[in-house]
Amino acid sequence: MSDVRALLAGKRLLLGDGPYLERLDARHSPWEQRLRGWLGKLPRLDRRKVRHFLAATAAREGAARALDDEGLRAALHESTRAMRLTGFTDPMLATAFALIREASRRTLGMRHHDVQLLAGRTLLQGRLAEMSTGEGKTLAATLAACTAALTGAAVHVVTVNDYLAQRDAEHNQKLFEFLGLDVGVVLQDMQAAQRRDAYRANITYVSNKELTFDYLKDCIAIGEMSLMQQRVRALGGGRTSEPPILRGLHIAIIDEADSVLIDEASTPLIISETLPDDLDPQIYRQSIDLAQALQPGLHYAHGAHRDIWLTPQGKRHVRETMRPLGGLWQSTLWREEFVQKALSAVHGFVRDQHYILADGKVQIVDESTGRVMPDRTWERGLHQMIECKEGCEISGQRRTLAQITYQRFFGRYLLLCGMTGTAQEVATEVKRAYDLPVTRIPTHKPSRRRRMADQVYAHSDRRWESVATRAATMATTGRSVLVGTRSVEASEQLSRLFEQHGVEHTVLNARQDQGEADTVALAGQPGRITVATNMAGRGTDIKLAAEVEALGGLHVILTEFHESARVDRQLFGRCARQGNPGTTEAIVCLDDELFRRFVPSFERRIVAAIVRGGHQSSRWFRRWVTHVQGRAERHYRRQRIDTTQRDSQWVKALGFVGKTRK
Ligand SMILES: Nc1ncnc2c1ncn2[C@@H]1O[C@H](COP(=O)(O)OP(=O)(O)OP(=O)(O)O)[C@@H](O)[C@H]1O
Repeated sequence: MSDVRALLAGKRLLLGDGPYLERLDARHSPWEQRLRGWLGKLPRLDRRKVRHFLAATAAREGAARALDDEGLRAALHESTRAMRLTGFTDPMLATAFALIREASRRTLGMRHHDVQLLAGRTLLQGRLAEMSTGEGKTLAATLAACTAALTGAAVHVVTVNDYLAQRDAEHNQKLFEFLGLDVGVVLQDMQAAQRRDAYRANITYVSNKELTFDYLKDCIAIGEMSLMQQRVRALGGGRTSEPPILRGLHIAIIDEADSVLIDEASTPLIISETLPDDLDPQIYRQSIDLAQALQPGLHYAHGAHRDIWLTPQGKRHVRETMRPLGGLWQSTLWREEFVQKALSAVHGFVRDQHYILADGKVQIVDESTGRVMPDRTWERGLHQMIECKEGCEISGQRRTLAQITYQRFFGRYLLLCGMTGTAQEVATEVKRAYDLPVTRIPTHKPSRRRRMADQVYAHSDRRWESVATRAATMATTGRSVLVGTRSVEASEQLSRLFEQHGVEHTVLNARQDQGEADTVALAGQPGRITVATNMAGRGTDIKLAAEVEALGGLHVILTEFHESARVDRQLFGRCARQGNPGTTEAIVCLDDELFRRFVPSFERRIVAAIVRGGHQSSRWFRRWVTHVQGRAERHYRRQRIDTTQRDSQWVKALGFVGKTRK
């Protein structure tokens, strides 16, 4: 116990200059110099606080080392118990973090870097920590998760997919167990009882979609209880029905926060039930047949953003062709709605890009994560139209039971915080929508990532040839190569090209996702080529073989720019992590979706004239791409504002008809 007091007495150091501060002033190491530069950008008060916080943590580490395992646990429990009264103050956090750092060293063999301490502190201040890719957010999150869980809060560590949820929970499990904390993981195919168990744990790893749907399911279940049952439950009496799946929304630590809070926030999450489809299936067939026969420009036009509309001539043609069929075809409203949906299904949604066919069903592929979303469907008949186009069995129409936006859902946590490698472009929006200020954390070591000149081609075929040659050349030097593609189709097209050239490689996409962990584990081996969709674009940690590191590390090839430069940076961030070497390059083509959708044709023609067949890009091209990506980001920002407005109207409308908010 006296050791515990000694630890807590370390507070004294906050007032004076500890040995760490002296070292800081002496400008010993490059990290300390960088920290100075970073501190220089903070307001004077924050600067002093951060220095004192790091100094205090360092000062308490010696005492933590001297404790045996039991003593370490006792000290941590004592300090977190005190936090229930004081909150997450710096002196308390310094003590807790010193102890968790030591526990991590003993159990995981990893001692939190100072930058990770700063990230942990930032999280518990209810902010978003921007830590560069590969800086160790998984480990940094343990500081905040353990501290908060030991104060009794239910901690949800939210990641973008099941693979990362499971991987991160396993990565940190020994540390949690050592500290007496249990950890749960929620995965897509789990039943309600298993989910309930996972949420009952002190710390739960879960993907954003699973978490939000579980919350909606609870809302529906509670909404369906009678008033009497709700009162009995509120009084803690009798078991009237199954308990809720979640045990509360206390603290959410969101990993890849820009993806969850921004990219995925453009569509609300909806729980729906399938209704028997009373629409004659013939109508889908007739609509698709007609849509395939209509002529672009004459009968319909499409805008840059998958929006398709009938021209006046098209409407006339549809009326003349379909009206004689009778039934719903006689109504102008229905007629145009069917044909418009069918046009979207035929021309706006592409197989192996927006969806895949699996088990005879249309399964949506989430473009930002590259993963299949098996239970999701498009709304208002579009899904059925696509099923009809693909010759699949037509599923029933769906009726919305509950819906929520991420803006509304995450706003309900008592403490919301997050981490990502790419937040700067969306900092204002994250602050406005979630009240989350962004704090940039410096890197532990200087980055050794080198970007090579971009290559741009006028035609797609030449781009793929160039990508294949480049990847093969790099692999023959003994380095490992990661090629990022935007769609399943593109990854398979490149794979066929490699096969033609007899180049060994591995593919990771929504169709070939078995053994994801093994593919990732081998991706850093000498001469290895991995072709992956965005499944490997975020969060994936490729461990390098020593030979590969010596030869220059992983080489990442981006084959198509994304609408958001953040997503490109995430892919590039798969290499040169934790101070390792690594190179990146972009080999793209002017036919790519970003350019097709966000560059007017006259502008594209000018760029094509400069690029001619192929072009080793110079600075103007990168600036131009940044400009186009800015346009795309603005477009999606407007879409998100729209979603939020529609959602608040929906909530108001529910109030009007007398329903409670879900
Ligand atoms: N303190 C540490 N000491 C040693 N290794 C560490 C430390 N922190 C993290 N690492 C290692 O660094 C690598 C990258 O960590 P991690 O995947 O958590 O990075 P990240 O910041 O989440 O990256 P991304 O932005 O790509 O998700 C991992 O292999 C991890 O084990």
